[in-house]
Amino acid sequence: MTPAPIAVALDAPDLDTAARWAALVTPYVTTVKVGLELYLRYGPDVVAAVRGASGVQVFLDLKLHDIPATVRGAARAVARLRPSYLTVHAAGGPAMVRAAVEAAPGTAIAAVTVLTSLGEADLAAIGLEGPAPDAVRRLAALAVEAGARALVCSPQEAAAVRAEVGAGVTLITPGVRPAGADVQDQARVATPEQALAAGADLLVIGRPITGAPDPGAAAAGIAAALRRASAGAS
Ligand SMILES: O=C(O)c1cc(=O)[nH]c(=O)n1[C@@H]1O[C@H](COP(=O)(O)O)[C@@H](O)[C@H]1O
Repeated sequence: MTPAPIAVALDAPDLDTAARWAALVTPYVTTVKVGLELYLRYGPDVVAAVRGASGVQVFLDLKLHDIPATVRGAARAVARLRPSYLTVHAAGGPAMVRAAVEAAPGTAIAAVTVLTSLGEADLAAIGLEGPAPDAVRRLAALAVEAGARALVCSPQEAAAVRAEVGAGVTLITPGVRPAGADVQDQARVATPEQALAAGADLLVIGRPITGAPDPGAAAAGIAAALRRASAGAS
């Protein structure tokens, strides 16, 4: 069966757990995501550990955000690990996004627009006035103009972002929760089926899978639901 377009967020406190989750979910998903906790604890070794022998795509989520020269150096430092995706914050500005793009030519730079944990009140508090989709669309356009090949936004903005940037850009959506699941610290959420229907190319899903008693079965269940949704839509 073709693996589903899901990146499982391996937000584990230790390498053994992350590698175990990766092995359990890789039959069902295209991608696993290594984030700050694992990378800061274990460094580059974690990428090989979760990649294993399966050849699953690795998404390195370091959310780089600094001056262009510093981001260029950081992106160059991890480019040799050949991640499929590397995140930077679009709010770092066009020169910073471009520096990452130039430093890691074999990797799709994924620009994070507005974190899915932020609701409207948080956006106002940090000075991003206006509805979330406006800020997301503006940051998306800036990042694509600077060479980003992928964008991270919530499923709630995916359709608006697609309309803004067109078909050639990979839309990645965290903030995905199966119907009835606890939203935890996420604010702008939708179900996997809604994310797909809104035009997302890759769904980032962590705790609804890794927090399940059997992460492999949870990944298989969401993958099957997505297959049914695509079959129903075509
Ligand atoms: O860049 C990301 O992956 C990301 C961006 C964003 O706006 N929101 C967001 O939740 N993420 C990541 O997506 C994952 C979501 O995990 P769960 O909330 O457990 O499904 C976490 O690893 C976050 O770091």
